[in-house]
Amino acid sequence: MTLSLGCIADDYTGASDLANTLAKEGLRTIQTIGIPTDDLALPEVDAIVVSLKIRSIAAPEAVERARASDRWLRERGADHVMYKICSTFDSTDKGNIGPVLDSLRADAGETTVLVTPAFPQTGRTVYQGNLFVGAAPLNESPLKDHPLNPMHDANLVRVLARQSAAAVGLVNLAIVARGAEAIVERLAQLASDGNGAAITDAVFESDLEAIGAAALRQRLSIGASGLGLGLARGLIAAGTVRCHERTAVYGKPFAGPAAILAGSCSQATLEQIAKAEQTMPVLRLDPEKLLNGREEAQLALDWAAERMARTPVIIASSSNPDDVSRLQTRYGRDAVGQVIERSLAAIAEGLVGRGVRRLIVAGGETSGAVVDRLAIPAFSLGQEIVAGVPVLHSIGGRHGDMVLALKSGNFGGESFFADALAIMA
Ligand SMILES: Nc1ncnc2c1ncn2[C@@H]1O[C@H](COP(=O)(O)OP(=O)(O)O)[C@@H](O)[C@H]1O
Ligand SMILES: O=C(O)[C@@H](O)C(=O)COP(=O)(O)O
Repeated sequence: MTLSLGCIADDYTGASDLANTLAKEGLRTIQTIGIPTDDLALPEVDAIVVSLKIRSIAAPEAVERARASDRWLRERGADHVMYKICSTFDSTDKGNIGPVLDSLRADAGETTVLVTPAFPQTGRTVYQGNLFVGAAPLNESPLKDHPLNPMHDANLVRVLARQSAAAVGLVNLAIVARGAEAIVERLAQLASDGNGAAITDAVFESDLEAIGAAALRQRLSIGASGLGLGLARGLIAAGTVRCHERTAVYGKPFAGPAAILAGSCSQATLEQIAKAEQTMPVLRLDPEKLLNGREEAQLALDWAAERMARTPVIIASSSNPDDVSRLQTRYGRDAVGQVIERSLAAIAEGLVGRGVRRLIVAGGETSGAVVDRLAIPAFSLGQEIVAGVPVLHSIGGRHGDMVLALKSGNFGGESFFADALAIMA
């Protein structure tokens, strides 16, 4: 297989979001969980998105894993590799986007890497280097309260400069609006001024097309799904890839119980759980009990087992920002996150052991923990549920055929869970 585009995603929901965008734009795409083993049979594809769970880990390990994925993709023919980060630039000042950028840039022999988290379909736009979530600057959006990566600065030139060893410049909207050549020229100028990265403004899809065409002149780019859209359209426009209809991956309906697990504390997920509570049973886990023993997870499984033959069930650890911060002050942020992720992963395994084959997971880190526990090696892309969230069909793995939806915490409208279940039926 010769890849036209290689992608590395820093979390699993982000990977499925990007894979969905590429498939929607006509690229035959699969999502792998880490670097696949040689014995995994993969279909002929144009793009592979390697999913890593490195968004919130220390930089040296994130760098090592991203570089290994980059080597693997390039060995399979990918001339251009996109590193997928969150459209809300989730990272801390100690975060690893900068170090990963520095090392992938050196490996690719590039001077100035184009970076844009813009994803207008979900309201993420970048203007003068400032990231907006809908109408709010990033630091005034719900992302200011994220349990792992609270974002307190909307100016991405500053945010990235704090993380990267190299200087960071800006390709502003006025330049982007002039098209791909103008972007390429600006990148060359930023390179000669010694910049290692360039935050690039984008507000509309036409901006992303110009950005994609410019980015393809280089071997590496960094961004969210909007950049994926630009790259995909650029590859098709250049005739490198033929546009394919997204193929239906399964014909038979998926019978059997369905379950939803939520570890996201994002505002959209909290609203989705509240809405779903009107029509299906919801078990709200006590995070404190999860931290103090394994009984809460077992009780959750018993609770689900009593109901799931009749109805989909939701099991959620999600809490509001005040409760999250109280718990973190008492037990430590990383410990809380990891214990809850492990508990939800154990519950997922128990549910699948009891026959669940349709599973929705809300939260990026949570999805990573769940998919790792279920040891699913790869996914093909099914129908889009909402912008950024596709139905995923398992490829390989010990549980047989499954359909999953890995929902980024902040994606989807109020009725997301009911909508997803209807599509996954
Ligand atoms: N009640 C809670 N209190 C504190 N942290 C929580 C709680 N419930 C879940 N978490 C943790 O918060 C983090 C949520 O991150 P994630 O799953 O990536 O969601 P999102 O997609 O919204 O970012 C996870 O590490 C999860 O374990
Ligand atoms: O780019 C995005 O916003 C998403 O693809 C994504 O990465 C979301 O991350 P989580 O909110 O942690 O799921």
